[in-house]
Amino acid sequence: MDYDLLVYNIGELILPKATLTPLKGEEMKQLTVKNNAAFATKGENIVWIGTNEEVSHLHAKEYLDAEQKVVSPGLVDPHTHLVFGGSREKELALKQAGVPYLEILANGGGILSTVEATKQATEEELVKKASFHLERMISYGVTTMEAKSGYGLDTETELKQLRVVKHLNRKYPVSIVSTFLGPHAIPPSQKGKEHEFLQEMIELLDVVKSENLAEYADIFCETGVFTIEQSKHFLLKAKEKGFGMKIHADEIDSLGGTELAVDIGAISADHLVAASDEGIRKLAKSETVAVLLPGTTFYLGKDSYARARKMIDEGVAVSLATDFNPGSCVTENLQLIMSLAALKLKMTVEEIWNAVTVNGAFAIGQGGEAGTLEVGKQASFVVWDVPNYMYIPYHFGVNHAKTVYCRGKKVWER
Ligand SMILES: O=C(O)CC1=NCN=C1
Ligand SMILES: [Zn+2]
Repeated sequence: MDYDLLVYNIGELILPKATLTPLKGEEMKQLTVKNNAAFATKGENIVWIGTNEEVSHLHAKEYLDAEQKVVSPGLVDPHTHLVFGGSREKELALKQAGVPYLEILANGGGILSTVEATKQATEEELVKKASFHLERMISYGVTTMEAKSGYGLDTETELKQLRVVKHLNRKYPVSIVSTFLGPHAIPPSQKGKEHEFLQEMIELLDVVKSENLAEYADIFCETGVFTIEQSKHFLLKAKEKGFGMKIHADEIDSLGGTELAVDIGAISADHLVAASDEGIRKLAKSETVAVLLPGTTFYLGKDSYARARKMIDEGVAVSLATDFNPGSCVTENLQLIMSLAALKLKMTVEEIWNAVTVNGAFAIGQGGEAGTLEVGKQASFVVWDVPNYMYIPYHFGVNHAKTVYCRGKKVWER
């Protein structure tokens, strides 16, 4: 057979387990690392995986010498707020002065200031800005991700954001899973009328569905934002309308969003810094993926991180994401999150690789599609300029990617 691309002379090929369900607990420690490997692609897919010794008799249109470097599946970032207007650097001084995140929000800043900037921006301006951040994510090795709305809090602007995600999906070969996060905050004009606002967001789900603008619905379940009861009501309505469910849960206060996520069958529960022992126990018995966001904890200057070690040791499926957004975690660098996962969450390197590939894919309904390198699956991979698979979490804050391919096509090269 004539291949399209033959990648050879791979020092270490990282092969997360081919699985139909997220890796949970002890399974997260399993990671196959194949030395002196090679693989071949045809069209968008991988068609052969073998050893370097086997390549001499193989023919391809294009050859890529990995120069004994590390190759992994394309990374998966399952939690981003990619589409937004403006920026919030002016709030840095407030953060430095110790003003809590929720207080900035309560005073009309935070999410609400991004809402104003997003309302002012045209769809074209949002596409341009999101493209800039998306191209940076791709340069860091991300080939599958999620992007939320949530900076409109009104019909017109929420739809504008989701249409931007749809545009980006057409413009770039990477896969962007879209999430409607209409109930991200309460508009000042609706203070005291949360129920009416939530009803408006529930009705907006019908338009989102009719335009096929999002696969998931999400809500910020937090003190001063939406309660457990409101979150359950919104998410079950979304489920009725055919959306998958996600929830910003137990980010700052322990309201029990983790338990709610499991009870209603959400595909993921995100943040979980303040998840209770009961919430962790429930997660371990469920298929709900814990999406941990250590970059946000770092950026908010918090001391206590999500209890990843306890979660994994009790059997939870854990993934990692940037939570890229203009206020609580302003970085597109998933590799930095890998370092924080090692240093602050005490996750092993093998667990971290599984968390940013196969488990990240399951957190956004892409399990079995993305996050692994298998014959018959998409040829989305990264060549890393590092000596071994342990190196990325060890050397933080930089970009280790050398070449990024998405579905058999080169999308970025240093
Ligand atoms: O602050 C933001 O813009 C993003 C965020 N939503 C919930 N937590 C953080
Ligand atoms: Zn978020």
